[in-house]
Amino acid sequence: MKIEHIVIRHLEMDMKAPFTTSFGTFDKKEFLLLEAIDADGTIGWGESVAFNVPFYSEETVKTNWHMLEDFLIPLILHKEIIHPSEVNEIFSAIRKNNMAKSALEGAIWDIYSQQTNQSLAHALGGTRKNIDVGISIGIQNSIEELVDIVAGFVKEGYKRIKVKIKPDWDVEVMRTLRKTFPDVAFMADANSAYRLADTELLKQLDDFDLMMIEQPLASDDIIDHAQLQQELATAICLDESIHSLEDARKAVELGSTKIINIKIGRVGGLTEAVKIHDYCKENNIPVWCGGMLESGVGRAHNVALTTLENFTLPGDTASSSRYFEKDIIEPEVIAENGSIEVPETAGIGYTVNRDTVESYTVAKKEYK
Ligand SMILES: O=C(O)CCC(=O)C1=CC=C[C@@H](O)[C@@H]1C(=O)O
Ligand SMILES: [Mg+2]
Repeated sequence: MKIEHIVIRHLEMDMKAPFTTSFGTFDKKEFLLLEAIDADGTIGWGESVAFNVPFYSEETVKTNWHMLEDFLIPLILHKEIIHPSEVNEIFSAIRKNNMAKSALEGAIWDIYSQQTNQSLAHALGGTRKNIDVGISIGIQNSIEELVDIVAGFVKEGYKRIKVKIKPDWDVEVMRTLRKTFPDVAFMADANSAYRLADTELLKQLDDFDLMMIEQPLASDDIIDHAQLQQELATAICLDESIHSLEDARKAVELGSTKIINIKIGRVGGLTEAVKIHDYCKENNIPVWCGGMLESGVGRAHNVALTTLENFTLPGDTASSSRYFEKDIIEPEVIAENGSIEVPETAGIGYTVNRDTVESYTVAKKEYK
């Protein structure tokens, strides 16, 4: 293929309710949507998961636009590409900026799977027809409100409930949830809100039979996490600390993590995500697909990745309606009883609604 035309769009989508983590609150979703067009007219879609603020990672909507326009798009336009796995290699001289890289690589995977007449899931080596999903719940104003929200999602059938925690919103919260819902699969995500000095506090979470605790310590750490894991009965799952296969290997070898949350954007794209999946499979480390409040395009990519064999734990890819009144794809992603049916049509398997995209677009630029 030869990509001859790329469109970057900056979208803003209203969220149904604010989403709060230990690092801040999102009340609208801003992101870059990428459209790549091949010489034969095939169109591929990619989404950058970078937020408008650098709280989860250092990347933002604006830094992504800069990286794409000034460095990444020029490396791709008008070049012959046989297989999307080459894109990683082409980008290798550019350090980090994984979410920007991933958005463009994802669009190229979409084009490739359409041209080879297979679903993106199949192109990635996935086999599942349905994927299990859980849901992620932000920090609330009161434990009572959280209990009500959890009850609603349990009723909807989500396969596990992830609860955001932070200092003073942790042990009592999990104690109440476990008491109220004795049989629900719970996990906690701290988004790096603790330090090794908090080990005694974190050990109290062992009482609540959690599936895992996600990223309790610093976002760039794999050393202290190894020490903490020795003290905890609950499995640690790394999110923010893993940007590549090499990071995954080092964290697993050190004993810093027993489970890995794979986010396509954080690791620089689908090719690297599959490599991490394969390494974890060989080393008996279960993985699951994390979420970044994606619109339908990002969700579609997550669904496809999750069809790989070692995605044995429910991911964060909930229904489109979890955050948005109207998604940009048709049909929307729908989780029924905690399960999403994987589309079998070629490419990402969902159609992008251009009118809806237009209504959320606040800036747009074309590159030829
Ligand atoms: O529903 C989703 O898309 C997942 C939401 C979620 O848990 C997260 C979204 C964005 C940043 C983080 O707070 C985070 C996570 O750390 O996994
Ligand atoms: Mg997380």
